[in-house]
Amino acid sequence: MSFDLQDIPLDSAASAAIAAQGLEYRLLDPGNRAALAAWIQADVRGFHRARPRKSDATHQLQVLTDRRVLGVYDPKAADRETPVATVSGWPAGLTVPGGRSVDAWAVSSVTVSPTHRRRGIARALMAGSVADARAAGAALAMLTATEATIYGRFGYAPAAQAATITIDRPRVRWIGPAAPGRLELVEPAELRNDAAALVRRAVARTPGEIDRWPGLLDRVLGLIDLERDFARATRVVRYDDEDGQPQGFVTYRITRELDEPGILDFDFLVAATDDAERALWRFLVEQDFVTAVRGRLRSIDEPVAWLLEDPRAITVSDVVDHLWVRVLDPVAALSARVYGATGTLTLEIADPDGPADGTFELEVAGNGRGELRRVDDTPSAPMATPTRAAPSTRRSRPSQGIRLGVQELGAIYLGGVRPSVLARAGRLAEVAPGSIALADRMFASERTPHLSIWF
Ligand SMILES: CC(=O)SCCNC(=O)CCNC(=O)[C@H](O)C(C)(C)COP(=O)(O)OP(=O)(O)OC[C@H]1O[C@@H](n2cnc3c(N)ncnc32)[C@H](O)[C@@H]1OP(=O)(O)O
Repeated sequence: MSFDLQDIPLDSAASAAIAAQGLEYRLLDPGNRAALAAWIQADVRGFHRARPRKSDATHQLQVLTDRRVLGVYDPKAADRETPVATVSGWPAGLTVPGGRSVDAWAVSSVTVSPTHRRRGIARALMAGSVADARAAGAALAMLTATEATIYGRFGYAPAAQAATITIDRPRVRWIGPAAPGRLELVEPAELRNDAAALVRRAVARTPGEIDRWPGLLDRVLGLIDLERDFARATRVVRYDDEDGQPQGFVTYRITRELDEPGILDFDFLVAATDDAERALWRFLVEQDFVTAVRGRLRSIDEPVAWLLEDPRAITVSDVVDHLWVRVLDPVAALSARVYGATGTLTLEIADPDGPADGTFELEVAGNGRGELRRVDDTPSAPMATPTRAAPSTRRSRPSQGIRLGVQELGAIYLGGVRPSVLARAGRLAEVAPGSIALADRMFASERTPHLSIWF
């Protein structure tokens, strides 16, 4: 997707819904630093965060220049320059099973001031962001959520989970193979050039990972403000293969009291190969003078349990819905991924008044590539406010097929949830015996989907 994000017209339905409240929906000009700075203040306030340091605000201003930034303004407010609601969006690739990247629209910074909540502003912003995503040609919209109760009503579903993994360091005995390369402790700034390429390769290996935006690595590596405690504590180790080529890195910090062993926290383990992944895990879990090793936003399917003699040394906690997906264009979304089994499956998708509504046929050939085509003659419906999926009343087709809502489609899309689980929950039905079992096999992903960042 390459176009000027400013060229997308402001969604008229969202504008009208906001105007009906006596408020104004505005697209911010990336050159207007004062307006963006006020928007940032509203954004952090909306998330109950402290006012940003100057270095963070400057960094955020830079990040926002590549995004579509929208605000809602109250002409009656004492401070009319600070928005009462915020949202931002930008095009980003999402890795799907098989390693391709699908054009997606990332939605972030959805906040409504505590003084203006529960009068439909977020609903209008969500409809506006879907309109933006469709105008940008995105196959789906995606987000990470503060609360799991908000986005289902807008057609989003959790598609990739994440968890905190804590390892009891004294119980660690490594039984995995030794990696053939070597580890190198490097200063964060030294890694800046290699990091972006390594991250791109790591993202392409895992369904659920999204393209990183310019600036994210600077934040992760602590390069925004070198004097900050976070930056001073951040250490980086890189894994190079036998030929001396960098294949991964991990950033970590050890927190400890005087004379006490510490806790190692890592939040960015990037591995472009399995050797790199194992070597970096080994480095982390074999640290001396450390009682625990803790990684947040890790996969729920980490191989580390099979690399330690005592799998009970590992505690998996805080398993959360992490990546939420809202399918907008089923043909583009489902034709991008690779499937676990061949077959032909009809999908009757209920997306009342939404763009994904209709009947489609998914055909998967021997190479796992899938092709989806619409088999009804429903014109692409204009986006209205989506609601929870309702059971379809369409006549069932004789072939193998399933009936599901757009939320359920989002849930199974990356292979993180089996259709049969949704069927047991009464949220998905088969049109002929055996269809759910076929859907389970077809939607399976070789690798469990996982997203390792917030956005
Ligand atoms: C992708 C992201 O950015 S995630 C970040 C989300 N933002 C935050 O958590 C910041 C703090 N919270 C907020 O700023 C606001 O409360 C928001 C953005 C979550 C909601 O804004 P509002 O303008 O109050 O929401 P709005 O009035 O449009 O409500 C729309 C619907 O969502 C529901 N809803 C809104 N907030 C919540 C919530 N926190 N939990 C459950 N339901 C909610 C409303 O009840 C309403 O339901 P219904 O119309 O289907 O009956």
